[in-house]
Amino acid sequence: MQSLDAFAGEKLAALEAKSLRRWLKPTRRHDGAVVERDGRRLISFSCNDYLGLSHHPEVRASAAEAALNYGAGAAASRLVTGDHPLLGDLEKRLARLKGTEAACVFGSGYLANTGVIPTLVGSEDVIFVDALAHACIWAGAQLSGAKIVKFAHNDVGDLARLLEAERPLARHALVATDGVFSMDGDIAPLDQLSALCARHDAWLMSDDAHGVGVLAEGRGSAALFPGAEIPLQMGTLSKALGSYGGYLCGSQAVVDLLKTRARTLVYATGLPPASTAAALASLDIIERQPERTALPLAKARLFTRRLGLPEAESPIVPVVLGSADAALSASEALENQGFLVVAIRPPTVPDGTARLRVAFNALHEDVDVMRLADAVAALRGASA
Ligand SMILES: Cc1ncc(COP(=O)(O)O)c(C=O)c1O
Repeated sequence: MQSLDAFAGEKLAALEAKSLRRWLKPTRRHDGAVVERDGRRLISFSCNDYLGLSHHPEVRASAAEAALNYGAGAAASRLVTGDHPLLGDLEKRLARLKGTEAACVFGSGYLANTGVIPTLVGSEDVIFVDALAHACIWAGAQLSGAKIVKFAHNDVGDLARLLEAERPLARHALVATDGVFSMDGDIAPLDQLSALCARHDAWLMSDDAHGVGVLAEGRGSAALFPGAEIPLQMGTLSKALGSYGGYLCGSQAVVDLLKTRARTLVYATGLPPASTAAALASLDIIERQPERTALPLAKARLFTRRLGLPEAESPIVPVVLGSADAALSASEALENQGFLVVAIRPPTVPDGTARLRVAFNALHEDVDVMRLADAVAALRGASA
């Protein structure tokens, strides 16, 4: 339709003018570290496959075997016929890893956050969200109809002030944060947040998409704070676990409620057997090889030490460059040297903080990490 295409064209032109248009770039991944784009082989520092498990022979074999034995798709919602027995096995393993009573697997991490939050809070409630929390936490909060209150990033004092003011006006309160922040790589002060939540009868929810598999021998960011009470621990199977899907670990009562009320579980097809089996195989490897889980952070620290940046807290290191143009040209310059480090621009990150987001994984060679650090240092030197 003419008016529709005109609308889309104008929107695209406006984004293009601000260097904010995005393009899909077909990319073939050879393993956790090497990708092929436009016929060029590049060492990728942009994949979230932190342990290289998406290409691990055992993980691939488990996925292939499950697809051959049980089919390529789940065929229906988990509440109809899509609840393959492997899903129950996976939930038990996830709950064991996170030290919770139970777990609920969703079709993706995005679906987990957008299903869990509206199941637990509604229009009489309030949800406090860290300013840099992932987009799907914000989407879940918006879908819930609860009052949304943003608190300054990792600022416990700001949250305390807001809880004082807003908590008494609401029936229930939820505090939602990333455990490891996806674009900054820093870790939420989960111990302090948990203490604050206990004082105000608020429910703490952490999104550990980037912590599971790579922190505390694979148990994730919550395990760095042993005394903290985090009743809602969400995560994804699609990063360090090398598969696809999402989950929420929590009490049996919460999980039972999600399985009967979360719209993204009730009205969506179950996770395919191949993804479920792959995640189970990855969990086996993580349990057997705790030394592997330490490697991504060790590589990130090698990089931050070489560049004189603050010590990495997770496998994600931001190199903030400011404008979208600066981030795009730095990424292009690195690509010409054989490295894939994708530029991250608003609205994924706040205005004026476009950056290179460097993600390290267990398969990176130290020599390549050092070469990348030197290339980034040269770029920063040239732009200073
Ligand atoms: C912090 C965070 N939460 C949730 C998600 C969504 O997870 P998934 O990719 O499994 O949908 C992502 C991934 O992009 C993420 O970075």
